[in-house]
Amino acid sequence: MAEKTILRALNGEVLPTPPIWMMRQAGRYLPEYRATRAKAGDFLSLCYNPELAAEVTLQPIRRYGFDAAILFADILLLPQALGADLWFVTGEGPRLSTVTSAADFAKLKTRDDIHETLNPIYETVGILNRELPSDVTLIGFAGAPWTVATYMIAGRGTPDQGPAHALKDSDRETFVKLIDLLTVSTIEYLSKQVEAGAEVVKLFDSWAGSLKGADFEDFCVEPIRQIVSELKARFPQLPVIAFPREAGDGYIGFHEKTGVDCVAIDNSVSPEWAARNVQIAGCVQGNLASKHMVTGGQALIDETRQVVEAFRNGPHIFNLGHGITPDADPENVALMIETIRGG
Ligand SMILES: Cc1c2[nH]c(c1CCC(=O)O)Cc1[nH]c(c(CCC(=O)O)c1C)Cc1[nH]c(c(CCC(=O)O)c1C)Cc1[nH]c(c(C)c1CCC(=O)O)C2
Repeated sequence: MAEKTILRALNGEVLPTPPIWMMRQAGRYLPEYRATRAKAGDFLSLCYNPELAAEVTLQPIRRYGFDAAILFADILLLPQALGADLWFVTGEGPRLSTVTSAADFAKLKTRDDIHETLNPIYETVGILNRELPSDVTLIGFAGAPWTVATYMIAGRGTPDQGPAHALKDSDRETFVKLIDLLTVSTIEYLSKQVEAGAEVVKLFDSWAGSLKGADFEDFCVEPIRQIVSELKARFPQLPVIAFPREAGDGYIGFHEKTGVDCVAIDNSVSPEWAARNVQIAGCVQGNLASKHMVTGGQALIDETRQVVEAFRNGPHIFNLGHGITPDADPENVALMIETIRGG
């Protein structure tokens, strides 16, 4: 039987106190993270340095006693392993070489080539598997195909994912080939993480909200369904979390359609709505607004209690609605945890 609280919640158990972790819990709001990143040189060097990547993964566990640790890496390492150039511009975000034609697509590598680049990531998982406290669950992750494709097509983050929608409409064949390549590569990438010791995997579809109607079914739901189905064929006990951010009504039925064990909820919907419409089908994760980690005070306490209360009759993992931001105050994280566990 699963003993760790996160695994129990993922298994459908309703716990008196929800287990807790935070998206981007290893990040720039922590002085110890900034010090380790400086030691590594830059963000990507940190991702590819197994000792230091494991160290930053462990930092928030030591400081706060979270119930889960998430592997320190990035969703854009997979495109890099497929042959895209990747770099980060300080203060702006990621940049990649673009895929906007059949000729660009033809230059990408195959699913069998990715491990050469990604081996250090599996090594990080192995270190964490040995070093994490026995009650802490290790979560591996990847981006979902649509979200990763939006970065590969545009070469950067975009407010409306315009370039990806444009390719989908103008050269559907190339677009679909890219989604398919990402789907099969993600299965291999996550399988290696599981073999190295990840106990749960999470798929981040951060830009799911811009897919409407049939596009949502074809390019958010269907690739995630395929990934989950193949992972569960290989690892029948593996719990999977998906985060179709800002899916709105698309959250309804997401467990059943994709086969995931847990749906992570952003804060564009209320926890009461998510309890009524999504948690009825299985475990949910979320969804305190991350701004409270910046602003703190009574509003943080009140809203934390509201999230716990709304989800208390079903399986729930407490998390933010999106990643914690660099301007967050580490004291507010402690206050959130104390509010959940202490009273
Ligand atoms: C879209 C996306 C990316 N990466 C990720 C997503 C999906 C989740 C989401 O919507 O936030 C996922 C991600 N990125 C990172 C993790 C590690 C695990 C964690 O602590 O959650 C995870 C799970 C580390 C990171 N990834 C990044 C940082 C900051 C880099 C730094 O230290 O300078 C971290 C800690 C950089 C990154 N990486 C990415 C962007 C757009 C940026 C720049 C924006 C920013 O600076 O926050 C791509």
